[in-house]
Amino acid sequence: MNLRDIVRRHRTLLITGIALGLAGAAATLAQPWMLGRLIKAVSRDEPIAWPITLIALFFLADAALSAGHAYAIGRAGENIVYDTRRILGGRLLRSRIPDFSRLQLGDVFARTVSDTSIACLVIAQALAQMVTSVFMVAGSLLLMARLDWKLLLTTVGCLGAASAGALLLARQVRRAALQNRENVGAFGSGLQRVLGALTTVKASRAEERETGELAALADRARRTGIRVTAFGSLLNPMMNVGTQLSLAVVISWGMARVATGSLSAADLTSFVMYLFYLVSPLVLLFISISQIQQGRAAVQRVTELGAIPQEEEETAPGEPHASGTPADAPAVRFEKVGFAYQDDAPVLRDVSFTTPRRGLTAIVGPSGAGKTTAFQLIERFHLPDSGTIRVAGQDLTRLPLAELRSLVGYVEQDAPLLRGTIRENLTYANPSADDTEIARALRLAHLEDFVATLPGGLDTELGERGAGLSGGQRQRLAIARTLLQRPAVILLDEVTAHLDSDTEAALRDAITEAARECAVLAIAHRLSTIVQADRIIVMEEGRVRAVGTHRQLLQDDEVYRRLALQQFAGEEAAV
Ligand SMILES: Nc1ncnc2c1ncn2[C@@H]1O[C@H](COP(=O)(O)OP(=O)(O)OP(=O)(O)O)[C@@H](O)[C@H]1O
Repeated sequence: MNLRDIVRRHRTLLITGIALGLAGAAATLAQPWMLGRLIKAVSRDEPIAWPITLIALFFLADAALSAGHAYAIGRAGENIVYDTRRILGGRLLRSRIPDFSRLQLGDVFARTVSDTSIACLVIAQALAQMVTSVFMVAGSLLLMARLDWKLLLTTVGCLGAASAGALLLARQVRRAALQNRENVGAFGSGLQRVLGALTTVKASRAEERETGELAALADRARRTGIRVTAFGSLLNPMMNVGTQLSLAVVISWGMARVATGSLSAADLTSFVMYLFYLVSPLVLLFISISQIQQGRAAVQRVTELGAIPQEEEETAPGEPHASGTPADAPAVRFEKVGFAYQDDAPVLRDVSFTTPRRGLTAIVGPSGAGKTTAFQLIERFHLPDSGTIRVAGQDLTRLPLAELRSLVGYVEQDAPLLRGTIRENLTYANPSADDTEIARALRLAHLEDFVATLPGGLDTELGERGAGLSGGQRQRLAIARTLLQRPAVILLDEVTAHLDSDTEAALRDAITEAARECAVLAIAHRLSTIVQADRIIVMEEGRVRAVGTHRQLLQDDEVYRRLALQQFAGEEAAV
């Protein structure tokens, strides 16, 4: 994502705005000149109707052009913010999971929500302001030089010193602004972290502690914010001192020269007016420089976020992709797959297994064995460090992502629901599903009765993160969603964990039915789910230990026997 390209897209509106601003500035600059002419005409007893009409016309043109300038620039700024947010949102959604998971969500929000508007509005407005200010300053200086160059040199001397100081201040403003944006981002991250775990915070009576930590983060943002204001607020007075000094010198020396007759009163009046006209754009120029400095800090943060690597960029380049899926290929095949998160110790080592196109495969193993990681690799949330994974016979690094993810349905361990109605949640992966298909999925997931009790039925709104549903209902809704997708492979990550025995038994039937049509891989801890599997893969410490049926593994595999015995004991105790 390149902000420069985005700005370029809106150049017509920006250039129109700048052109209007420049025309307005020219109309402003003409006014003192015409006023001088008017004074001269009055003193020489010449007709004054024409100069007065021109001054009025310039005045009106100035007002209209300034309004047009502000509107065009403001509109261009909003358009640029819109494009930046749209592109940034898309890039975040298509980012690679390993890169995304390194980000702090609060900081992502700060960058996407507020930095984008600061970056774009400030850059568009301040840049346009800078162009017109430079024009006004240069025009005023030129016209002042024509009126009296000696007075101009005095003015430049006084204002020049003030301007140099203002430039130094602008640099400080930028530094402080960058820190301030970072601190605001850190506060956002902190807030997001505690609000995301609000129930845990309350249950641990940690409100006071967390409030203190949030206050500390907010205080850091406050301190850098004050630094920005402090440096920024010195800008105006510094320029005012320069103006007052030059005004005092110009008026006293100018009046003395008017008295001796070496300068006309009309020229002195015009000169003093230009002096005022010079100072305000000069101040605006420095303000816009400081705003651009602040905006640059925001641009830097937006650009950094926009540079997040994209998933699609990972597909092996130049490899022809065989369309269609070989009819007899296994649903999923791991060939000596090795994987580690970042630079940590390997989580999967030399993992090889095959699952046929139909039937239920259970994956079991102690906590941390790498089961969920294997699923994440099938979805290509991460790429294996070594080995190959094939889905429906095709190497998944060669498959376009959309195709791969339409082949694979994934029900996560703690399946989140989205905002919207039950229907929207159900058809999320297959928006074109019709009512018959929805009814079938609801029946299979044993949600029919539950939906029937809701006043709005399928169109009942769900709260954020599925509020209003129990863990088990959420899980079943996620299963129904996956069934509606009609994938070739269904991955179920401990979906029975939240369910009571009755619902679990019902869901087992749903899984068996789904397994008649496609391959179902289920990470399971409940023996009842495991026993019905056509084959069981036992994982331990990132390796496949054994593969077989329940009976075979009970006989042959020690780890499986231990897991099964523990589970029997647990399930018996629960009865
Ligand atoms: N995003 C991650 N970054 C770094 N390490 C991770 C990440 N996710 C998992 N791990 C590590 O990888 C190892 C395997 O985790 P994984 O979740 O795949 O195991 P699992 O067999 O599914 O465990 P469980 O049954 O408890 O869910 C663990 O040691 C875990 O700490």
